[in-house]
Amino acid sequence: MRIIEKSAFLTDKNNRSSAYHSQTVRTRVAEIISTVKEQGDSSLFTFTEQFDGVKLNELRVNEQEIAEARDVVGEDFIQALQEARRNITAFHESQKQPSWFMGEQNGVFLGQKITPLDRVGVYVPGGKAAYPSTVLMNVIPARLAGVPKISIVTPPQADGKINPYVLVAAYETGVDHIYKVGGAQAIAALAYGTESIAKVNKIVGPGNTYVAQAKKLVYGDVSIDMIAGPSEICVVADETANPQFAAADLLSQAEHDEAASAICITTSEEQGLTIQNEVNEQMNQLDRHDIIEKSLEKNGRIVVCKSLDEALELVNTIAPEHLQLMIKNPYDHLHMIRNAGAIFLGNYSPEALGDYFAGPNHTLPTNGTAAFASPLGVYDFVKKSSVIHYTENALSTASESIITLAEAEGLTAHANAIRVRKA
Ligand SMILES: NC(=O)c1ccc[n+]([C@@H]2O[C@H](COP(=O)([O-])OP(=O)(O)OC[C@H]3O[C@@H](n4cnc5c(N)ncnc54)[C@H](O)[C@@H]3O)[C@@H](O)[C@H]2O)c1
Ligand SMILES: N[C@H](CO)Cc1c[nH]c[nH+]1
Ligand SMILES: [Zn+2]
Repeated sequence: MRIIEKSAFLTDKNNRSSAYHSQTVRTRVAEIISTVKEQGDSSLFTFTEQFDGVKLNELRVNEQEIAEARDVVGEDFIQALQEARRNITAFHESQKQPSWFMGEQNGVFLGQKITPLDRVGVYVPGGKAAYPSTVLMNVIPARLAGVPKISIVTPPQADGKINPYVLVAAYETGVDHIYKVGGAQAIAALAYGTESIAKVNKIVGPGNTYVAQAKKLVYGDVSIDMIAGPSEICVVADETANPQFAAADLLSQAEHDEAASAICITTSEEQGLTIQNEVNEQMNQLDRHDIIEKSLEKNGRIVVCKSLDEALELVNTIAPEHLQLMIKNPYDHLHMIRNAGAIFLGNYSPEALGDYFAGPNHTLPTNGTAAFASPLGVYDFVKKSSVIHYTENALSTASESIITLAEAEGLTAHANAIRVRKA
């Protein structure tokens, strides 16, 4: 993990996951999408064999497989899952928005009706790791919003089965259908439908570069939540940060993917060097050492800034998925953060706590999109309709103004629709 100055960081073109912008990935993903559109299920079998190395006869997971999975996962897992589920549910309950209606005034009645989406597809990543936590984070808010039909797509393991922990999380949250397909082909299947997979109104959930790119390309034909791609962490560490903790947190995100990014911003070069040593020491003891090494080489940086103000401004420029403020009095500086998916405060709020357990969603905007996007929430699974009611008298009072506006636009049929109602 290299130590560099802020100016060097800002001019380094490789400091972001460049795969997002790769024309090769975009072209490949566009080809996959149009093949699935044309050939349906048969192309899903072919792509699954090609990318996941698995020959399948059936895409849908059956009840027998779910029952087997329940026998494999231990009781400890079920209990931890249920504890996390309670926290995630409690947090997301607060996001529910009811329909609202303004009181009647002079014969005018207005409101906003909230309706859950009919059908949602959740992408659960499964290439380099399996994510039962992602099942919870995506399905719980959808259920709280009242979505009646929820399907999951996720790549199969080498044995052709779905990871048992993912299956149990899907069962526990009441998912309707689970399909063994991942990558861009799974996104295309949810967007356009195939013989086995029903088209959905919205696709949510994180994934690798192929998944993120596919979501971008199908957007418009179907809704999407956001671009939640390879994981990112940004740790701001002053001299009060525990360097062992900071290093562990940086490594925790680097282990997701070679395209993940881990950036430490510090106001003290000495602290930066200590964290760098910690990263190197801890890295060697971790299972996913190979992935971590590649991701840190590509997107791992320790950036030295002259002041905390400068460090926090750099955070806003990066707009990271996860931000950890390991600084003295973090609450005093919270107002300076404009762009970050989730903000963790102090030495004892590691990002891994948010990944699994605290309650806020872990599906978060990546690759700078935290500058305009928000965490996944209940609000992503509903749509709003405006409700308008005028009495005859109320319309009559407003009619001259409406006719004037319609005629100014040259739309005489609009003006006429008001005039015919005039007493
Ligand atoms: N932002 C979030 O909220 C969040 C949460 C969890 C995970 N993540 C991220 O999700 C990602 C998961 O990635 P993953 O790879 O483990 O699983 P994945 O399921 O996203 O991707 C695996 C699929 O990618 C496709 N693929 C792989 N190589 C391909 C190629 N050369 N051409 C075409 N398709 C190809 C295959 O179809 C495979 O099934 C990681 O980057 C992780 O950081 C993000
Ligand atoms: N850190 C990931 C989001 O970028 C979410 C996750 C799930 N499991 C572990 N981590
Ligand atoms: Zn994580």
